[in-house]
Amino acid sequence: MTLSIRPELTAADVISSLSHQQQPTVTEAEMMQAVRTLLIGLGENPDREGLKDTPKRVVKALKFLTNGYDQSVDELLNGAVFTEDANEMVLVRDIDIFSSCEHHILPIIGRAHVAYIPNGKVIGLSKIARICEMYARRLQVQERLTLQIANALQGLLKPQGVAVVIEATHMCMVMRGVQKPGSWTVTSAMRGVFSEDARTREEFMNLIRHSANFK
Ligand SMILES: Nc1nc2c(ncn2[C@@H]2O[C@H](COP(=O)(O)OP(=O)(O)OP(=O)(O)O)[C@@H](O)[C@H]2O)c(=O)[nH]1
Ligand SMILES: [Zn+2]
Repeated sequence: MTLSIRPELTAADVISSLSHQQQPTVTEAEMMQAVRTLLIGLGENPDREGLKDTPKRVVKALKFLTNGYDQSVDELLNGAVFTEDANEMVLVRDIDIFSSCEHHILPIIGRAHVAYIPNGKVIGLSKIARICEMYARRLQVQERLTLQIANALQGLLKPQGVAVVIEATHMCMVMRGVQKPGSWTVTSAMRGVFSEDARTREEFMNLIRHSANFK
């Protein structure tokens, strides 16, 4: 791809117009140096024993928490879409979500509930959790995370419908800022019959509320 850089644009404009894959590379050493600078800015001595490896650890941790950028749906799916004559709701509930908010790079912790009604194709159940994981391991807002999961399933399976609900608490609202420890946010994305038919949506909502009998 050729990138034409217009002189009136700042470097930040250019960088924000690039997708993640197209961004200029930054070395790990530069990332570690940035963490070291942060520590100094916080009034710490980055050379004291407890902190001397912290830049390395922070970079490693942040890379892990955002490793969803390096994955694609095709890759994680590994072909696990099967032709099946099923047309009743499939729901995977209580999928743990550990994401990071893009505003503060602080944790978003919660659970996702994902349902679909097949239309000739089913997906390996673990792949639903893997799709959630892939999008969660990026810098996110909860709304976009919810939509991305719904859109991925819609695109892959062309099902009769998809429903995604995420319930999560944001550490940027709990530990800092407005400091509301009890607050949690619910987001949903409904596609196809879940959006068009109130009874189907209600069945889904009831199923994500009841407790499992085997627990
Ligand atoms: N819509 C949405 N907002 C989020 C999410 N994660 C964090 N936020 C919010 O993003 C907003 C950022 O607001 P700003 O005023 O720019 O930042 P701030 O000064 O740190 O805001 P406060 O948290 O109110 O102190 C805050 O209201 C956060 O609660 C998310 O997943 N979705
Ligand atoms: Zn935040």
